[in-house]
Amino acid sequence: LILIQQLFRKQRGRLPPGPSGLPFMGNVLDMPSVTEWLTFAEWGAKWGGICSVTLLGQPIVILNSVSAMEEMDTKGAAFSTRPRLPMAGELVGYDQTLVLLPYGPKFRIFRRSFAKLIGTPAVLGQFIPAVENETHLFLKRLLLNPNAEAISAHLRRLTGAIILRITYGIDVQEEQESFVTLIEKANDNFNAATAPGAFLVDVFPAMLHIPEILAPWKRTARIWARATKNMVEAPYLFAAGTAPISFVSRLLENEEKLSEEDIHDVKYTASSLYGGGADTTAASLYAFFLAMVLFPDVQRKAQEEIDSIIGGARLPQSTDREQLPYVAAVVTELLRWHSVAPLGVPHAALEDAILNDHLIPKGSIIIANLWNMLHDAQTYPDPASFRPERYLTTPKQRDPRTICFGFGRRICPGRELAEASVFLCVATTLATFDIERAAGPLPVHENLQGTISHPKPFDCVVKPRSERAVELIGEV
Ligand code: HEM
Repeated sequence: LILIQQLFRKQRGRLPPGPSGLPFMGNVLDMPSVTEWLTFAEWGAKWGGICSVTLLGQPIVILNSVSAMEEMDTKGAAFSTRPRLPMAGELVGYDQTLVLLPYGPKFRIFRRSFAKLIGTPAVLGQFIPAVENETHLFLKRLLLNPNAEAISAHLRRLTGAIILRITYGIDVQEEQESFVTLIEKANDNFNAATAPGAFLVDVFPAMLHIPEILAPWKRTARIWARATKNMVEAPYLFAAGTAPISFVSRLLENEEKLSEEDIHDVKYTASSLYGGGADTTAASLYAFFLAMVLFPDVQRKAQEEIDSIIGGARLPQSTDREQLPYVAAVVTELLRWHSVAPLGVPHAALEDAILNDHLIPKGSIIIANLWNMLHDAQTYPDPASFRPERYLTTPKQRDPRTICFGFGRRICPGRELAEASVFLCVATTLATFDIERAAGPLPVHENLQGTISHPKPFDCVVKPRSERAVELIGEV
C-alpha cells in the first residue's frame, strides 16, 4: 500500500526536499527524539525553508522559515486541521478541546467564542481587573517566599488563578487550590500524551483495537482520560449558575435556549481556555526571571523607565503599557527569546496543495519550527542575547509576535490575554523586586522537552527593591 501510495504521489508532484530515507520505513531512523527543533533547524539549513520526511508512508512537512509559514497562511483553510493523534485525542479526550479539534463547524463555534470574549483588547478589558488582582496576590506570595525553588510554583498558581477567574469566575481561595492542581495535572498529561514518538498508537492507529490487557499504555490513557474529564466537569459544576462575570457565564446567557450539545460545547471551550492558557504563560514568565538574571542591564533600564514614569506612587497597571515602551519591548523580546512552543502545535493538510512548487499531500503533518524562526540570526542578529532594543531602534527587527503564536486559522486565540498577563506580571515585578544572580555558576538558558517548553530550572536571588516597594505590595 505504501508503494502504491508513493507511486501515485510521484505522478502528482514532488514532496519538499529532505533527508533520504529507507524503503518502507522512510526517515524513522533520522527522526530526533530530543530537542527536535535543533535537528529540524539543521535540516532547514541544508534543505531550505520547507523540507519533508516520511515516516512509514506518512509525510511530515517541516517549515523552518517565516516566508514558508506565511505562504501557508495564504492558503485559507487548506492547512488548518490537526493530525489524528489517537493517544492524546480519542483516548485521553483532547480531541474535544480546541487544541486538537479537527477543522469543521465545531472548530468554528469554539473559535468564535474565544474571539467574542477575549479576542481583542476591547473585549478582554472586562477581565483585566481580575488579571490585576491575581498579579497583586502573586507579588504578595513572592514577598513571603522569594526562594528560587518557589518561583515556578508561584507563577503556575498565578496563571492558573487568572484563567480560573476569567473562565469560570472562580476565586482561587486556599480551599479551591484543588482546581489548580487538577488542571495542572491534566496539562502535564497533555504534554506527555503529545510527546512526539512517545506512543506507537499515534503511528499505527489500528493499535487502538488491542485489548487493554496486552497494552499497558491503554491503562495510562484511561487514567489520563479521567483527569481530562475532571478538568472539564469539576470547575464547570462549581461555577455554573453562581459565577460572577466570566467566560462561562457569558456563554451561558440565555441558558434556557441552549441544547445539551451547546452546553457540552461551553464546557469544552472553557476547558480549552485553561488547557491553552495557564502553562504557556507560566513558562514564559519563568523565562522572564531567568532573562533578568542573565541580562542585568535590561533589568536596570526597565526599572529606570518605570521609576521615571510611575515613581513610587503606585504599582504599574495595564493602562501604562503605552507609557512604558521599554518594558513593553521586554515582553516582546521575552516571547522571542524563550520559545514556549518551540514546534508550535502540528497542523495537517485538509487537501492536496501545491506550495512553492512542492506537493503537500492531503493528510500531511505540518510542523512549524517556531524556535528556528525566532532564533534565525539573519532576522535577529545574536539571537541568544536578550535585547529589547531590537524593536525600538531603527531599523526595527521583525515583531516576534507575528511568529510565536503560530499561524493561519489555528493561530493562538489567547494571545491578547497572554500579552496582557505577561506585561502586568513583568511590570509589577520589576517595579518592586530585584532579580539577581545567585552564588555559583551563571545559569544557562535551555528549553526543556515538551509541546509546551519551560526553561530548565535555575537558581537566583529575589529581593524587594525598597521599603516603599514592600509598602506598595501591602497596599494592594
Ligand atoms: C506566552 C503565551 C502563549 C504562547 C507563546 C502561545 C502559543 C501558541 C501556539 C504556538 C499555538 C499553536 C498555533 C498553531 O497551531 O499554529 C497556540 C494555540 C492555542 N493557544 Fe496559545 N499561547 C500562549 C498563551 C495562550 C493563552 C493565554 C491562551 C488562552 C487563554 C491560549 C490558548 C490557546 C489555544 C486554545 C490554542 C489552540 C488553538 C487551535 O487549535 O485552534 N494560549 N498557542
